[in-house]
Amino acid sequence: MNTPHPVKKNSIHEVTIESIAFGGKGIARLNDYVIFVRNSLPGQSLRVKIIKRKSHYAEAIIEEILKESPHYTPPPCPYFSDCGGCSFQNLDYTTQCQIKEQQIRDVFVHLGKLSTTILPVKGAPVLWGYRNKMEFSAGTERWFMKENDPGTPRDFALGLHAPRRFDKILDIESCLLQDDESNALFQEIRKEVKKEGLSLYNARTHEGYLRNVVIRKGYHTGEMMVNFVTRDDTPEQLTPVVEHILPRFPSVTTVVNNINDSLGMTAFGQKEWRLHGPGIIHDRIGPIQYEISANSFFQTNTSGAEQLYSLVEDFAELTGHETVWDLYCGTGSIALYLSQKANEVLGFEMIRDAIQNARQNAEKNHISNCHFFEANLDKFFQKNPDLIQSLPAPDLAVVDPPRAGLHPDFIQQLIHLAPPKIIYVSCNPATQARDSALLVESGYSLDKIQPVDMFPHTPHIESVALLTKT
Ligand SMILES: C[S@@+](CC[C@H](N)C(=O)[O-])C[C@H]1O[C@@H](n2cnc3c(N)ncnc32)[C@H](O)[C@@H]1O
Repeated sequence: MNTPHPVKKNSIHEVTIESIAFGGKGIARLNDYVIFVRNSLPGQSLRVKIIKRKSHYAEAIIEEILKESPHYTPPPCPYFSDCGGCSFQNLDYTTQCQIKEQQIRDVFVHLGKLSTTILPVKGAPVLWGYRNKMEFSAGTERWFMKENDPGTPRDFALGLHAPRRFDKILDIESCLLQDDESNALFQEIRKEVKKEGLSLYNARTHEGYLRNVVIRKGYHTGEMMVNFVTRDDTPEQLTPVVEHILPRFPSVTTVVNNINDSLGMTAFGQKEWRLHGPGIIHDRIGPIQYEISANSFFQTNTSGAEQLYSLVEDFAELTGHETVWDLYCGTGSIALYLSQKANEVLGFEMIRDAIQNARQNAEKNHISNCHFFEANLDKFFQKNPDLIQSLPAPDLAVVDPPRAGLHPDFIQQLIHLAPPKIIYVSCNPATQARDSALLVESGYSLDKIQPVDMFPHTPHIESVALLTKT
């Protein structure tokens, strides 16, 4: 018989990591009792200390590595131990993909009891420097690094938030998730901000001027945007920094200053000044060109998005005669991508600005068979039965909801709408499996799932599920 609670808080144990759980913690076992170990790798033998004990599992931290994982690779980022952003970067890439595939299998097959085909993870086309947007935070409270701490100054930090800390900023010179040119630009801005003595924002006291530096780059066009987010509406303070960077970085085609004096931590402006250029840059996904402004949503990994959308297109098998509904369409990127292969595409999204962007993008690309509706999908179909009745019924519904998944009322409406085919794109396999189970109960078959790695070196995984009406 298994002993309940075979561990005590603060007790030390020797364990071997069997696999990595959904979310990124390593799984070890003492008899059948599960211990989740933070920051561990599969195959590692460890001495661990229990920090939390529950009836069915415990959580532990590493005290000592007794034997390294065969999948270990030295992490290339100097901030790895403090940043927490790319927690898989000390694992070789093949293993990262295998772990993600296993997690999808666990969530759908073992926990969800769904029978389906899970295809091997589609690896990312670009492994480093893949982000087209990085949002850096400024602050007067620098996070002290565990290793290699540079020491001084303590009240200047421009970089990334320390894990789970709204007030502490890890001061960094570069981030390997953006490309070399973006890093060179960031370093130059950093130097100038320091030299000019711009005051930095303090999240506790809500004082200080500079809150964020956001760098965006069109992956295909090379156009760059710098967005300085400040608390005060005094753009002239930025003039010396802007005049310094423009001649050195001709790719910077636009610079804006967003004013944000709210207490919230988002780099979103209530007002915008254009300090240089048109205030927008361009990028492409497949055949579609997008205008990107400082506050508009655009997929942060362009080459990853191309791979994702082309997979949606493959699953869709459109012949040109179909009506497609793109539900949770954001700025309409999937709708526009599919528009040339379908008769008509209808997009639904609750953010008004995103719908406006979608309509503009359709117009700029001379696409006339896409129509966009501002709609909170939780109850939109129930509240607007006449509109729904009047629209051409979907042959295919693409759903791409946020992490929380589909609202239960929306699922019922989708079942009632009964599209012959549903393609469910998700950044959270747990909610995708939950929602798929409901669709399967209501007469859909879950034909296949294709995991797509959009964010290498992080525990995140995107997956695309194909459901057909039986
Ligand atoms: C994962 S994004 C999908 C974006 C888009 N498909 C793309 O690839 O760029 C999810 C979108 O759902 C929208 N959303 C969230 N809740 C919603 C709701 N209740 N009704 C309609 N749209 C919603 C968000 O604003 C966001 O644009």
